[in-house]
Amino acid sequence: MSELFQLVEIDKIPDFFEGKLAVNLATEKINITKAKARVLARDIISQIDLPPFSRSTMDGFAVKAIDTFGASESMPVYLDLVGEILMGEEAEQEIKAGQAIKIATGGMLPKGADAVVMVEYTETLGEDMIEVFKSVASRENIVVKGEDIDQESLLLKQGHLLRAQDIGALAGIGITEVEVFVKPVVTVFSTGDELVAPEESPKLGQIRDINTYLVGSLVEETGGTVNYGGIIADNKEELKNKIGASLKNSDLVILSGGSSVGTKDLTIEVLNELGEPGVLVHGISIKPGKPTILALIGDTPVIGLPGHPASAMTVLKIVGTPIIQKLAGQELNQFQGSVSAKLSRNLASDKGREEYIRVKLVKENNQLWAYPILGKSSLITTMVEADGLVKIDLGKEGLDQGEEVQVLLF
Ligand SMILES: Nc1nc2c(c(=O)[nH]1)N[C@H]1C(S)=C(S)[C@@H](COP(=O)(O)OP(=O)(O)OC[C@H]3O[C@@H](n4cnc5c(N)ncnc54)[C@H](O)[C@@H]3O)O[C@H]1N2
Ligand code: MOO
Repeated sequence: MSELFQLVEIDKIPDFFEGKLAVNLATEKINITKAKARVLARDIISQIDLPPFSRSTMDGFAVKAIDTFGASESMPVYLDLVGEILMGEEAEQEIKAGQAIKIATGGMLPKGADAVVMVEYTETLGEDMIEVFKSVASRENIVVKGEDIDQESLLLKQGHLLRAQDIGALAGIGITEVEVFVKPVVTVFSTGDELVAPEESPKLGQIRDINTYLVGSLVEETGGTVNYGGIIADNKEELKNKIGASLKNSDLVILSGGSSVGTKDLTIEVLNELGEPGVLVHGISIKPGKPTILALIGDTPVIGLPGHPASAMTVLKIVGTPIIQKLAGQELNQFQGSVSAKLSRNLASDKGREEYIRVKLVKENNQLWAYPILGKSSLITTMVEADGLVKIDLGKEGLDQGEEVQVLLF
């Protein structure tokens, strides 16, 4: 029996789009409170040193480290206590040889001091003397001016997806507004005569549209703005008109259903008629998700996902994510969430396809186990139960029970 599709390997997919996508890198300025998961449009170079002054990282006494050398429980060093630095105040008093100044965590280090002795290793003798029981090295228990972020240094690069810690760092150097790329607009359609909107009551033979909402939510999560296009019947004119109209205001169009072989599967025909170069890929070597379509109409990419919900989600996650990230201006090598776990059972695999197994993660005696969920890809609950996907590489016959696997988290 002949293969129905000419399968393309996942690794080859970027080549089809290389240099051909219209990446609209318009920018907008937004407050950092709205910047989580947005993509930086400019490098961020710090205009200041952080911290702007050297500070203590411990409660204790600012000292010259050299004065404490040799100090021990049995042979303490005695230093003159000459003052106290108040939090949030400038340290005006300079420290001289043989002196110490009381300081709290975060307090400004006085001139002349190069270390802090923790209070635990001291004893106060009256008002103006301390005993030090442990020596400190220069720079111990302090952060020096600019140690966190140097003035003129590059903090974050253009294309960086902003995370909580990045936004905190921006605040730390006084940046409250950032220029980010405008999110790409992704139009999402579901196709099929059997589909009805979720608020409708389906007749026998009909089912509610799952993919519009599954795909739309995943697109949002990946950094796109969703334009909900609704359901398209398996009707050539309607397909052509709706997809055609959406191309004008979309950076990417995602369809689901109508990608497999069948009398009603008109998507290929329509995509080829809508413009050059048309369908680039029909069938990829992935399981689930083989009957995926990738097309380019002018410079707008179109992804035709398989109709089965678990397949649609798997393909969008694996193949769609890098396309959306590219359109969003995001650098592509930023770490994606995954954890390692041990596989709970043997898994056989189709050698000819890269396979993605849905797994549930369970912690047993401090060991994380990945339990495969082996339902059909038409069952949305196989995804609901799953925490992520385990990949079985192309050409591999399977994985063994107890094998360490990486779980790509949802
Ligand atoms: N003879 C063959 N039949 C099929 C093959 C094949 O290679 N040879 N591939 C199978 C695989 S794998 C999949 S996946 C599906 C893909 O089918 P399509 O992408 O053409 O999608 P449809 O036929 O329209 O639908 C498949 C299935 O999914 C349901 N569906 C579709 N859209 C939605 C939606 N928005 N929400 C919920 N469910 C949806 C649809 O009702 C069908 O049950 O083809 C296999 N067949
Ligand atoms: O490969 Mo199809 O995409 O689920 O079962």
